[in-house]
Formats: sequence, structure tokens, C-alpha cells
Amino acid sequence: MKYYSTRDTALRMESAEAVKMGLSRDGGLLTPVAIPQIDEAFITGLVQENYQVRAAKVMGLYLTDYSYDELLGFANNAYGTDKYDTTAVAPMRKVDDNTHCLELWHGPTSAFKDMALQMLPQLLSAALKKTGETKTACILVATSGDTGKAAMEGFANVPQTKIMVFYPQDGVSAVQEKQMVTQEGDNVGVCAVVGNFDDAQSGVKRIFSDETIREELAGKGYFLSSANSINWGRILPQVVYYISAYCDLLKTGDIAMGDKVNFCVPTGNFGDILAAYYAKRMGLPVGKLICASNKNDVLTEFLNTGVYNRNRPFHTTSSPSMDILISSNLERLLFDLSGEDDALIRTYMTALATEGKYTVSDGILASLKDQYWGGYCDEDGTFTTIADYYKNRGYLIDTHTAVAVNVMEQYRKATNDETITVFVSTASPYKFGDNVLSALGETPETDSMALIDQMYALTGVAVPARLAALRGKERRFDLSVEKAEMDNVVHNFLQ
Ligand SMILES: N[C@@H](CCOP(=O)(O)O)C(=O)O
Repeated sequence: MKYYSTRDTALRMESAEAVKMGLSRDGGLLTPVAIPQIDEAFITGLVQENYQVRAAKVMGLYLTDYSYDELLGFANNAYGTDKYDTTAVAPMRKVDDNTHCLELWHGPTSAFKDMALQMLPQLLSAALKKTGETKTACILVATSGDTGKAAMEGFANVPQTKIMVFYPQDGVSAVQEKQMVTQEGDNVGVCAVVGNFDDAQSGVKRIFSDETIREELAGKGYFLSSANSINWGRILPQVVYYISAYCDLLKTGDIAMGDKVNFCVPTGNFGDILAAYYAKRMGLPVGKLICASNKNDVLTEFLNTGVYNRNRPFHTTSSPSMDILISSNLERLLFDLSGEDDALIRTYMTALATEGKYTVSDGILASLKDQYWGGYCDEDGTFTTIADYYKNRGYLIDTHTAVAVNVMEQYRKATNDETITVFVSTASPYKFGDNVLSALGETPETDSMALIDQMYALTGVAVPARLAALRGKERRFDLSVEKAEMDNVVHNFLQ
């Protein structure tokens, strides 16, 4: 399988090269030139397999310069019980006959990002060998809370890599910050940015596209790469869990082969719901993709009107990982829906960069509406949903998951669609204890570990071991910079 750029379809490279680069030099996203197709026999063949085998088989369709044994080895390393608190890896929880939850936070950092970021470092290390790379990869990450920790956890002490994470200074939860600033490893760095996630992400993209910086770094023996979902090696492992969820529903008899399933995904950077779209495009029987946003409703408006307009207030919410107004992965979706029209994508992305908005064609808008339904949930809705799920169903969910549940219910009300719907649970409630406790009517503690204790005392829900182990960990990083200083941070990090 070859890869090209959403902004240049003349480009060609192998998957190892695409994983290594992370982002195309032209600013576009590296994307497979074709979407492999799966049929009922392929899905049936996965049903009795464990998650690791499912991952190796699905990923092998795209990563044709990696062997099956290699991918299976990576999957065994990524998803073993030393990392995950359940052998199911991505377990399904039945909520009622029409509703299931795909829990993606059983990994080492208690967020869905682990599903890809326990895999990506292995794909990248292998890519360095496959491409004969002698330089060290400097992985730059922008995070609104979850990706940063998961990326550092995956890349800590991985040879021939260094990783620097930028997060918005006042834009992550207390537990997320504690996880990041206490990260161990000789090759990791963390820095707060005065600003929001979009500032951090734009800063990282600016460094990526600066040829002078690239040349300077090359002179020091480094090249830049990414662990954000702009890297194809992040999206692909996420495709796996949608196919796996379908297999699990077949296994339990909740659906029959060919039955359609909706997925409702809480969305910020558009990576997770894009992975569901790829699963559908591969031939998985999927109905609607329900795109759930928080008060930052740029995607909801876009899916309803075809106008993407980031010129709006940026809201800091109780679901900080979704506080994003520039959803990077939308570019891959538009590329696919436009019939791989790289010139059109360049036009849209230039307009986004210069005017902060673009409007898609009527044809693309019609396809968007056919595939997606977009809705958003404000803070009251988020809190009410957490309280309702806990009190009436005994299910403690985090703020991001609550946004998904709330929007799923809005969708059902608006459409009367009774298709079985899987909502995606992206993080443990313990990562967002202050807001979850407030939703349950409690006055939250301020310290991150006290919050964990308080939630456990109230609910008795098991605390993820790696979060409990944060207690007493010393802060290693306390750097904070203006966004214009991010280049210097990278330079200093690589001295
Ligand atoms: N929600 C993310 C933001 C970055 O998203 P990514 O999927 O592109 O890595 C976070 O928690 O950091």
C-alpha cells in the first residue's frame, strides 16, 4: 500500500515512510492511496480471535511493508495484561438492548489514546529500521490533555526517539496535568503554553513546516515526527476497535452479520470518528456516525451547514480534551469525500489558515449529511447526563463520554432511528474527578489525588492502578512559555 498527501496526490511513499514522517512536508495529511475492503468472511474470521490478532489482521491490510508476525508481536506488546486491566482490551458494555458502550480507557493512561499510542512507537521504531534512518526522531505533540500523556508513556526511553509535549496552561484537568508533569523517561519533555489547544497545535504545525528549523535540527542529527492523529500510525490502530466492537456484538448475539450499527463518538480533533469512517468505508456495516461535540460546536455547525468557521469564542469546558476549534483530521475526510481532490483541499486549508473559515461544495455537504449526524452538548447537559447515568444505571462515566451519551439521545429523539448504537467511552471518570463529582452534587477537592480518593469513597468504582500510583510522584517539569517561544523550547530540548 502506498501513501500520498491530501494536498499532493502525485506524492508516493511506503507506509513505514508515512509513519516516520507523521505529516507531509506540504502540510497535508498522509493517507493510503486506496481503502482496503473487508467482507463478511473477513469479519467472521475475526470473531473468535482476541484483540491482538484482530489488530494485526486489520492493520496488515494497510501496512503492507510490515509482516503479519511483526504486527502481531507489536499488538501483543501493546495490549498485554501488563498494560491493560482487562484481557478484552477494548471491552463492550451493554447498557440496554439498543445501546452499547465501547470502553477504550483500560490502558496505562486511562484514555483511548493508549489504543494507538502503545502501538505507534513500535511502528515508528520498525520504520526507522525499514527506511535505514540514522537520525533521531523528535516527536512533537500538541495535547489537550490525553494524547500528551499517552504519547510520552508510549515513547518513554524508546531508542532513537525524543518526545516534547505542549499543553494549554489552563486547559487540562488536574489529573491530566499531574500525569504529564511527573512523566518518567530520559527522552521526554513537557511544556505548558499560554493559550489554548489550537495555539499549541498551530505552533507545532508551524515548526513542522519551517524548513530552517528542519535543516538546523538535521544538522544536529534529528528529524521531526508526530504522535498526534495527523500521523497515519495513530489513526490505523483506532480503526481496529470499531471492527472489534462489531465482532464482539456478533459474538454475544446482539447483532447478526450484516446488521448495521451506529457509532457515536465524542470528538475534538476528528481523529477518532475518522477512524470509524474508515472502518465503514472498508465495508463494516455501519449506519450513522454521530459526531458529538461539547460547547465548542464548530463541527456541529459544519455538519449541518457545510461552513467550517473557527472564528468563534473558544470555550474551556469540563471535557477539555475536546476543547478544539481546528479539527485537523477533517482534512482526510474532505479529501475522501471530494474524490481525492488535492487542489480543492489546498483551497479549503488555505482559506482556513487565512480567513479562519471555508465552505464545502453542495456535493460534499450532501455526502457529509448522508454519513454523519452532528450535535453538541453544553455543560448543563454534560453534568445532567453524568448524574442520570450514575443514579439510574449505576454507570459512572466521564465528561467526554457524557457528551457522547447526551448527543446520542438527541439524535434518537430527532430521527427516531432505532439502530443499535455504540457510544464510545474515551476516558476513565477518574481523570476528570472535579467535574464528575460536581455533577454528582459533591464539592470537589482541589488536589488531584484527593479527588481520586473522594470519588472512590463516594462510588466504590475501582481506581485505575496507574492513576493510584501517581500519589507521591515528584513534579519533573514546570516550564511554561508564550506560543511564540515554542521553537526555542524545541531547540533547548535537543541541545
Ligand atoms: N484530544 C486530544 C487532542 C489532540 O488530539 P489527537 O487525537 O490529534 O492527538 C488530546 O487529548 O490531547
